[in-house]
Amino acid sequence: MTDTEIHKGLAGVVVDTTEISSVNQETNSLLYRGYPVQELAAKCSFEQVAYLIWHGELPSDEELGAFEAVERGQRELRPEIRELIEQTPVSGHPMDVLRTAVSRLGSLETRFPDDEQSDYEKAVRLFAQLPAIVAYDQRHRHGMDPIPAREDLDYASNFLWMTFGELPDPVVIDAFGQSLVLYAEHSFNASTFTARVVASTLSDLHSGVVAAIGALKGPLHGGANEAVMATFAEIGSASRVEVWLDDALASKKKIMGFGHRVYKNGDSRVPTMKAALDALVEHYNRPDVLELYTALEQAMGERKNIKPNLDYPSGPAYHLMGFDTPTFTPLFAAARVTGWTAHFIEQQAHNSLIRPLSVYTGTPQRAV
Ligand SMILES: CC(=O)SCCNC(=O)CCNC(=O)[C@H](O)C(C)(C)COP(=O)(O)OP(=O)(O)OC[C@H]1O[C@@H](n2cnc3c(N)ncnc32)[C@H](O)[C@@H]1OP(=O)(O)O
Ligand SMILES: O=C([O-])CC(=O)C(=O)O
Repeated sequence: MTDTEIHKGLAGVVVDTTEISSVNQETNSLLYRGYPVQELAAKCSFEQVAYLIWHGELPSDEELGAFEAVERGQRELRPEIRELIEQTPVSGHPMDVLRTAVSRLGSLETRFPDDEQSDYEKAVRLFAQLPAIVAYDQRHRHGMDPIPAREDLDYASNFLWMTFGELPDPVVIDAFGQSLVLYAEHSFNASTFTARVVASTLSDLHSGVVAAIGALKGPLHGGANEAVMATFAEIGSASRVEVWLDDALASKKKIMGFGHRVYKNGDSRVPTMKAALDALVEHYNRPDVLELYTALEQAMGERKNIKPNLDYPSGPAYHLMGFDTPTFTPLFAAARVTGWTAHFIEQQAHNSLIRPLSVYTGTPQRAV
């Protein structure tokens, strides 16, 4: 059957089933393997959630211990990757560094056996190594040496340790851990769908992740958390919000961190991330950040009735934690590698080549 109705951007099109997560716009909910994401963020470590996303169940204490041992044992930055970061001009975007590093890591893996177990092991290796890449890349851009990973720390604490060389207050570690849980998985979003397209050709897992990183980089998707901070910097202070916004909307600009393809009444993850941002604002005593945040949210509501998405609170939260703005989207990628790889494996387990149709609107047939 040929359906000639065009679904631009695949909006509203259901292309497959998934057991990994469900995004429900009617109930404004997000479930990972059946668990509400808000509960997972409040009660579980990122490692527990990563395990859940891959295996379908939360780990027992024993399973978690074994999983953590494997992850902690593979955190160290490989010399090839360290060199790659050092050779990249500091003017390069960290998402380019990450994409190239994952591609290089893929070339260091053996292709066979090319089965589900080996893909899972590769996914865990990526999960373990992405923080070292992201952390060292930020340090390198600021002329600093890498900091070795610490096996005695959990994932979130070690990530912060490798980036800053010190452990922040538990409020900060908790906010960071929650952001990772919230970013980990979101069904058939653009980058995950990209990974599934790559999987559907029976390509390898690293190729899927490289492609997904490319899709995430754009400001309509993951790049928005970085763009939110650029917007805040451009606006400057809460008192300038209305003038800035009217001007931006008059020139038909998209306001970064607002709107969503699925959620039209607000992103299910925002209240949890906003609470984490509130805690950071108090911890760092930065009411100015909250004032600007609130003023822009309110003005967008009044003028367009469009609500914030997860990138809106996470941008300023990462800023307050001390990450530089170009590092924000790589942080998203480090969390989402769990979802991408789970979807890659699911796609190949029930595969059908993803290949939609198009309607040709070019020059009609003619002779050469
Ligand atoms: C974690 C994530 O990846 S969440 C997404 C992060 N991305 C962003 O924050 C970028 C800014 N937001 C956007 O560009 C959009 O809201 C998207 C791409 C996320 C979703 O887009 P779509 O589902 O295609 O919505 P669509 O573009 O059809 O928007 C409907 C209307 O709202 C407007 N609109 C939607 N988002 C915004 C926005 N952020 N700023 C201004 N106007 C907006 C559109 O211009 C459109 O108006 P129109 O009907 O007058 O043309
Ligand atoms: O689902 C989407 O379209 C984008 C998003 O929020 C995500 O990937 O987290």
